[in-house]
Amino acid sequence: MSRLVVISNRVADPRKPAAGGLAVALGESLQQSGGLWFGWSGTVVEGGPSGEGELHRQQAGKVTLATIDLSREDHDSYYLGYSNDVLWPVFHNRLDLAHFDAGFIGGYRRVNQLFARKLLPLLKPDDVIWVHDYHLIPLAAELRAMGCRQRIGFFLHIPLPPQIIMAAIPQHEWLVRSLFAYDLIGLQSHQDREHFDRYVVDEAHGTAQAGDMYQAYGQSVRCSAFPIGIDVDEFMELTHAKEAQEMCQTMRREYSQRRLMIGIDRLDYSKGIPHRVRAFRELLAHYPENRRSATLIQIASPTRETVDAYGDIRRELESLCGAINGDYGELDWMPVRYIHRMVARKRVPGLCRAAAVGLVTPLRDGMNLVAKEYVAAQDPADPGVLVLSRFAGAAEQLKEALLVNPYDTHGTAEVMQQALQMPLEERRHRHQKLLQRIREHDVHWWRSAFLAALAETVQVTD
Ligand SMILES: O=P(O)(O)OC[C@H]1O[C@H](O[C@H]2O[C@H](CO)[C@@H](O)[C@H](O)[C@H]2O)[C@H](O)[C@@H](O)[C@@H]1O
Ligand SMILES: O=c1ccn([C@@H]2O[C@H](COP(=O)(O)OP(=O)(O)O)[C@@H](O)[C@H]2O)c(=O)[nH]1
Repeated sequence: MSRLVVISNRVADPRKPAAGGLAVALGESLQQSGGLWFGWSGTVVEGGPSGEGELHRQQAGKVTLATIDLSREDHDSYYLGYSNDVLWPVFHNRLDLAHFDAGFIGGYRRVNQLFARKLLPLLKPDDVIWVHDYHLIPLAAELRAMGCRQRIGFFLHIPLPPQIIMAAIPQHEWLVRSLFAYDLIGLQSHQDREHFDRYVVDEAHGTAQAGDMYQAYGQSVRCSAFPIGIDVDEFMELTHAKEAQEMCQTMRREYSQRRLMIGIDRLDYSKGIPHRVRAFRELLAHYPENRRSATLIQIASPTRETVDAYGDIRRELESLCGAINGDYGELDWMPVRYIHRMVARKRVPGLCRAAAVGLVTPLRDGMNLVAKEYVAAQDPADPGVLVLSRFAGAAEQLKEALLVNPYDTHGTAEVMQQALQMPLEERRHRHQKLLQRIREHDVHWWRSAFLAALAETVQVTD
């Protein structure tokens, strides 16, 4: 059987908890089959060029982790710069936050070449290579230029923007041309695939053919949607583990007179946290019966803090939460509990189960695994209600959630009220359907559907 080689910027020991959907999902996928997981070590080496140094290798159960360090210069231009200050904002429709600094692209290309150079000697002829996310779009082109002939698939975890937005990136043509070096491109949603379709046909003057095949730049590639899922059984086991049950009981005891609403996100501007908090304030203003009762717990785990936009959102959120607590708080009740720390993964299920309402309201999101985790954590006999942004990839599947437009503060507040008031029978009915959907397209389905499609592609020949 072929060995699976996974490459991503972020690598994590699959046996340990990780914040960030990619690390969680890849850890769960690789633990099944074993294989090699290659990427950045997370270490930044100060001064001088790096990466040419030793490769770090570590065995984590059936998975071999192989990682490399990055120099400060490469880290700043490749990770903070081009990946998170150009591609991330543009792909999330935030042209206003993108910084098209001409110095970033050099670092992005250099690190992709470094990844290719370091990976190549580790590869075996019949390996199946699976590259992940926007940090590594040109990796297959670099590997092919070095003679790599193995099958290579690519999965984009973030949304693919409409053609007109994509075209705002000065190197957009080079990026899309690089994608054609893969054998298979996987996207999170059908809407993302439609955006790819429009770009190829209208911008690259290529053609769309049967079987999700595309031709452009003298090459062809298959591009399909493979919505990522969670390991439902594993998450349910976590939910019934001692830590989660204790957490759930503690929360229920402490908030026995209250209705809990929960948000769990990285503190990323794409997650729409300030919009959510403003909608919560509107809920308290328009429906006074929720005062002294509805309580929003917002976990916002630190992320990419040296990128300016992330510092700005932290300040905005702190002042917003302070103002609501000042305006509405009582000696024995604070409306918002804002926690700027990562919550250990084993505590996530208990928090979700204790909450009457799960608030997943990103302005734009590739998928959003928290939405699926909230559903999996519920007690089917008395489940909570999921309020979900129509701009999350998850909304294409989770149709029985209460869908909201997070930019519409008043509308979101109305839906929050609907969620708090929903009768038991309707909650049960919606939850049952949602559970069915997350089971049907779980992380195992995602992994095997993508790899089966990759295996069907015609292999590159000399
Ligand atoms: O690695 P970081 O810079 O710390 O960021 C964490 C991850 O964020 C993004 O996650 C995405 O992948 C999830 C799983 O497919 C998806 O549900 C979510 O909507 C995406 O935002 C990013 O794409 C990853 O590369 C990062 O590791
Ligand atoms: O404090 C935190 C915040 C998030 N997560 C986990 O990190 C993942 C976030 O994935 P998602 O797809 O929702 O968003 P991303 O952060 O990847 O954009 C989920 O499994 C969360 O349970 C966590 O364990 N602790």
